[in-house]
Amino acid sequence: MTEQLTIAMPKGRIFREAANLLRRAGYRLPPEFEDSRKLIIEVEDEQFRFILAKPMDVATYVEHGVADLGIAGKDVLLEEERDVYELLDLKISSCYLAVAGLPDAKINEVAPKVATKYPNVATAYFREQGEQVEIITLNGSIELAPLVGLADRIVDIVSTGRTLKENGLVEMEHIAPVTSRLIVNPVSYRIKDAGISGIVRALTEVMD
Ligand SMILES: Nc1ncnc2c1ncn2[C@@H]1O[C@H](COP(=O)(O)OP(=O)(O)OP(=O)(O)O)[C@@H](O)[C@H]1O
Ligand SMILES: O=P(O)(O)OC[C@H]1O[C@H](OP(=O)(O)OP(=O)(O)O)[C@H](O)[C@@H]1O
Repeated sequence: MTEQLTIAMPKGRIFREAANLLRRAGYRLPPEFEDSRKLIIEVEDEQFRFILAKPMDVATYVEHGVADLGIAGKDVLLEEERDVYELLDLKISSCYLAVAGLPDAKINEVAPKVATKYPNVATAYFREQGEQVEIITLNGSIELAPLVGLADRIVDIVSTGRTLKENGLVEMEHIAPVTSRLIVNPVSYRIKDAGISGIVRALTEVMD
């Protein structure tokens, strides 16, 4: 009998897509899986259980080994550089990281202010570009910052482009593509090899 695996799932927008993918891969998740308020969900007759975390925290649970596997956005993995392995690009929750701002923003400001939920990604990006900026870290609604004069530019996720458009902002530079990834704790990867390989195989077979 293989050991039980703990999988950290991101609550919020990725959750439904990830749950659909697992169902298509043949896992019998309970019908109330998506609507529960429980944070630990045991799945009957399966050798695994789920813990539900904020998307930004999934890699933390996996790095510390309290979850063997997790599903995390590439944006989070770029931002946090956790000690985890990326096993699969699940190709869900597809979007990208970009620089945006007001169309008439002056491009020659000295040390322009950049608002973002991704301070490490933004710092590395502007350093690479040889541009000095001041980073202002926010937790959400990043597009608000240039509208009220808190920042000159933003670094944020773009998917459909609707949030930028409805707020009169334009995309200026593309930073990196983002999809959700299956991540694993390095120790679990060695000692729970059979169970983990089974999940990777099942997911690979049904991925688009
Ligand atoms: N507009 C988007 N379209 C597709 N994927 C997105 C989008 N925004 C974010 N993502 C992906 O989904 C992950 C989770 O998004 P987010 O941090 O907004 O969490 P949420 O729980 O859905 O929302 P919130 O915490 O703001 O209520 C991100 O790390 C990113 O990989
Ligand atoms: O290009 P779009 O399809 O409009 O999607 C992009 C928006 O989606 C995310 O925000 P979210 O809905 O998670 O809200 P938040 O800004 O409060 O995190 C992201 O931060 C953008 O604001």
